Amino acid sequence: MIVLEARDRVAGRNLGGHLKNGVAVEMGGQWIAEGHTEVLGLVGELGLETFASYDDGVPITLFRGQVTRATDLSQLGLTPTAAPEVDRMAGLLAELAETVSLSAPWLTEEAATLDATTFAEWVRSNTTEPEAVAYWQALVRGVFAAEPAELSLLHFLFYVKSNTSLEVLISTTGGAQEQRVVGGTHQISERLAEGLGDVVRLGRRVTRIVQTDTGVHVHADGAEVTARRVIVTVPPALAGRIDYEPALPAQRDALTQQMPMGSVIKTQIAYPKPFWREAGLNGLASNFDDGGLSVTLDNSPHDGSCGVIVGFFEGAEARAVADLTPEQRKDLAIESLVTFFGPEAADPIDYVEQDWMAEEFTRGCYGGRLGAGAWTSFGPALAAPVGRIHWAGAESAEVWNGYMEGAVRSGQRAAAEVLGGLSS
Ligand SMILES: Cc1cc2nc3c(=O)[nH]c(=O)nc-3n(C[C@H](O)[C@H](O)[C@H](O)COP(=O)(O)OP(=O)(O)OC[C@H]3O[C@@H](n4cnc5c(N)ncnc54)[C@H](O)[C@@H]3O)c2cc1C
Repeated sequence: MIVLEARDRVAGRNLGGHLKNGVAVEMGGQWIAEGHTEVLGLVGELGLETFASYDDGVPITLFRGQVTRATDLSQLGLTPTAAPEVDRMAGLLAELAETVSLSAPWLTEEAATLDATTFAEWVRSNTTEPEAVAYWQALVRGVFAAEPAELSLLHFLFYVKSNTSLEVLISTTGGAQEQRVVGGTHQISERLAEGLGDVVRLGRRVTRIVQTDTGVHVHADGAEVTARRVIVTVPPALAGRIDYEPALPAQRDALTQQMPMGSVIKTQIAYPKPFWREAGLNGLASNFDDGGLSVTLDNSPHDGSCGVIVGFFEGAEARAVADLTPEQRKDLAIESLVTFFGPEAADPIDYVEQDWMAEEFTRGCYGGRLGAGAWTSFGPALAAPVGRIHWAGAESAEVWNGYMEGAVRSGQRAAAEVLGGLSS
C-alpha cells in the first residue's frame, strides 16, 4: 500500500495550530462525540487523551441586534413565541428524517419531493415566524457552512439521521461538540502516519488515474504508482479535478460537479482568562442576524492557562469577508464578541484564523453538500466503485457523514471493498 498526499503534511481538514503563548488550537476539525467510536478507539490506541468541552452556564443569541441570554440550555435563548414554533418544526424534521434510507437516500419514500425542495423552501412553507426562520438559517450555517437555499431538504434530513439527530448535531454535552483531544486532532493522523513510515508520500498531488485490464496507474507530482486497486479519499469536489482514463461514467462525473464544499473561515480569539464563564455563560453564541461571526464556542485549553473563543464566519458571510484582510476580519470578529460578551472582549491577547475556502487541497468545509435534485440524480454514484477505483472520505459515509468518524468508517468500507476485490 502507498499513500499519496498532496500537502507537505498529513491530517487534511484536521489542521493543528498554536497561539503565540504556545497553547494548541485546532484550526480544522476538533470535536468528538460519544458515538464517534472509531475515532475514540484510535485516540486510545495512539496514546492520545480527550477532555470535555466546557459547557457550564447558558448560551446567548443575537436577533435583530438584541442579545438574549437563554434561561436553560434547551431553548438557546429563543423568545416565548419562537421557541414552541422551532420545537414544532424540529419535531416535523425528526419525523421526516426517520423515513430516510441512509444506504440509498434516493430510494427514500417521497425522495423525489424531498429532493426537489430546498431547505429554505421547506422553512418558508412551515412558518411565518421571523425568529424561527432566522433560527433555521443560523442552524444551517453552523452545521453546513451554507445557506438554507443551497441544500435540499433530503440532504438536510439525510445528514440529521446520519449524525443521529438534530439535538446531537447542535449539542455540546451529549452531542457532536462533546470532547476534544489534548493538543489537537491532527495528532491522530500524524501518529498513524508515523506508524506507516515511508508508505506515506507527502507532496504528491495525484493528477491522473489510468485504469487498464490488469491494474491502475496513478500519476502524481514526482511519483507514478502502479497498483491493483486505488482508493480516492478526497471529497467529490476535489476528485473531479483529477483526470481519469477511461473517463468516469457520466453519473459519477456529474456528481463531482454537484457537491460543493461549505464556506468557512475559522477564528480563535484568546484572552488572559475565560471571562464569560464568570458571567454564567458557556461561550455558545448563535447569531440569527446577518454579518459577523455566525457562531462561537468556548475553546479554552484543558489546563485553563488562558481563555479562548472559537468563532466561525460561515456561508455567505464567509465568502463576503474572504476578500478582506486578516486584520479587517480580526476587527469584525472582535466586534461580534463585544456584542455577544461585552466590553471585556475588546482586548484579546491573540487572534488566529484559517480560511478553508483558500486551501487548494480542501476548497471549503466542513464538507460537501447536495443541492436540490442532486441526491436523486447523482447520489448512487457517491460511493459506488468504478472499476478498480474506490471512493472514501467523510462525504461518502453513511453514518457520521461529514465528520472525522464518517471519514474513518468510509475508509474501513473502502478497504473491505478492495480486499474483497483482490481476493475474488
Ligand atoms: C474548520 C473545520 C471544522 C471541522 N470540525 C469538525 C469537528 O469538530 N468534528 C469532526 O468530526 N469533523 C470536523 N470537521 C470535518 C473533518 O475535518 C472532516 O470530516 C475530515 O477531516 C474528513 O476527512 P477526509 O479524509 O474525508 O478528508 P480530508 O481531511 O479533506 O483529507 C483529504 C486529503 O487528501 C489530500 N488531497 C487533496 N487533493 C489531493 C490530490 N489531488 N492528491 C493527493 N492528495 C490530495 C488533502 O491534502 C487531504 O490531506 C471540520 C472541518 C473543518 C475544516
